[in-house]
Amino acid sequence: MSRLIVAAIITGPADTVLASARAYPPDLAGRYEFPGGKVEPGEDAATALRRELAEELCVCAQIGPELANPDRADGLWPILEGRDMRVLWARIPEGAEPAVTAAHLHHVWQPRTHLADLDWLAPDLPIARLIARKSPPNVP
Ligand SMILES: Nc1nc2c([nH]c(=O)n2[C@H]2C[C@H](O)[C@@H](COP(=O)(O)OP(=O)(O)OP(=O)(O)O)O2)c(=O)[nH]1
Repeated sequence: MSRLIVAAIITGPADTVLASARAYPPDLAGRYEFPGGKVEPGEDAATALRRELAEELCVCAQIGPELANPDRADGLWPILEGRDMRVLWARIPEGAEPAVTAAHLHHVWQPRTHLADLDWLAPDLPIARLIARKSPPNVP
C-alpha cells in the first residue's frame, strides 16, 4: 500500500501562506506544493509533519487542525500517483525563515487570498482555492 502524505499550510505574516517550489523530479520541478512528505510507519500525521518540516525547512513547527477535503468522508485529498494526502494547518515562530534544502528550489509567502494564482502541482489547486476562502484557525 502506498504511504500517506502529510502537508502543511504554514501561515505567515500579513495573512500569507508558504508555498514551496519542488526541486524534483524534473517534470514537477518549479511547481508549488505544501511542504511535507511521507508518513513513516508508526507515526501519526502531526508527528510526521513536524519531522518533515524540521528536515526539509529546518523549522520547528506547531501543528494545528486539519483542512479536511469537504468532498470525502475521510477528509483526505487525492494527489499524484493515486496517493492520498492529509493537510494540516501549521505555524512557525515569528520571524523564522524556512531554509531551502534539497527538496525545494525556493519558497514564497503568498497572500492567502491569492494563493491559487501560483503554478501548483495539479492536485493542490483545489486545496489552494479552499484556503483562499477560509480564515486560518488559531494554531496555539
Ligand atoms: N509534500 C507534498 N507532496 C505532494 C503535494 N501534492 C502532491 O501531489 N504531492 C505528491 C508529490 C509526491 O509524489 C508525493 C510526496 O513525496 P515526497 O517525495 O515529497 O515525499 P518525501 O519528502 O517523504 O520523500 P523523499 O523524496 O524524501 O523520498 O506527494 C504537496 O502539496 N506536498
